[in-house]
Amino acid sequence: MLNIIKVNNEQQFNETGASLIASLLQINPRANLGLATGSTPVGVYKRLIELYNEGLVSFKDAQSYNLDEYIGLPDNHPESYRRFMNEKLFDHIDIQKQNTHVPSGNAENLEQAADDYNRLLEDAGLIDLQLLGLGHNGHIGFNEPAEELQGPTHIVTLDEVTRNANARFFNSIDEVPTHAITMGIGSILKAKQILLMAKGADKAEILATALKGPLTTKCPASFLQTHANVVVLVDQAAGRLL
Ligand SMILES: O=P(O)(O)OC[C@H]1O[C@](O)(CO)[C@@H](O)[C@@H]1O
Repeated sequence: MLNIIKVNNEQQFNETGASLIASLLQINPRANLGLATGSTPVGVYKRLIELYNEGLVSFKDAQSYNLDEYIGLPDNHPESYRRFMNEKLFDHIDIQKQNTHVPSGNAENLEQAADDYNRLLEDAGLIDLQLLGLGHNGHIGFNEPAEELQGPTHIVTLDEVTRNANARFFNSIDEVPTHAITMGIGSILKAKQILLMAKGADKAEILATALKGPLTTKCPASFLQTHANVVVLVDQAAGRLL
């Protein structure tokens, strides 16, 4: 079931996303959080840090599991998702660093790293709340449109649409990694609740395709329609066609 929340401005967007996460932690301080990168959740993380500083939320007993990571970027590379998470959230709250998990994108044996991440997820039990951004091609995590989708964590070749969209964060397109490691669609859909976030007019069409179109591997986000509890947080521009 999809519950659509359409907000009027950036502040409401961030407040709504942060409140959902904070109220989960207030009820279940040991929650398993599934976290996402990309520009969309940055303001939500900022607001969460404020709530933490105001003493309204604590992460000290929580666990976090990130969706994905580029292959071949060292952990301290400015664009690695491990560094992104440290800088945008983890360094500013009381989460225990050993409880923060990001797939390893520079392991010697990447297949093994994917299997290890799967085992970690299985041992963790279910993710209580999985945050998701939405790629312009309908990707969630780095599950790109394809003939077939994979259930568990795996290695993917990035779509040119994705590399071009993310080139803005690198000096040139040549520096954008060609591969990534990502939680699969199966792992994502196992979460108890999913928070899909999208902002801006450029996400309107793909969002409507994902949520109202047919289920298809050509739009991985379309499988969210099969989940029992998805909150879709959008601004007016992204939600225009819903
Ligand atoms: O939030 P943004 O920057 O629009 O990105 C959307 C999606 O694309 C990615 O940045 C990867 O291309 C994901 O991490 C994110 O979910």
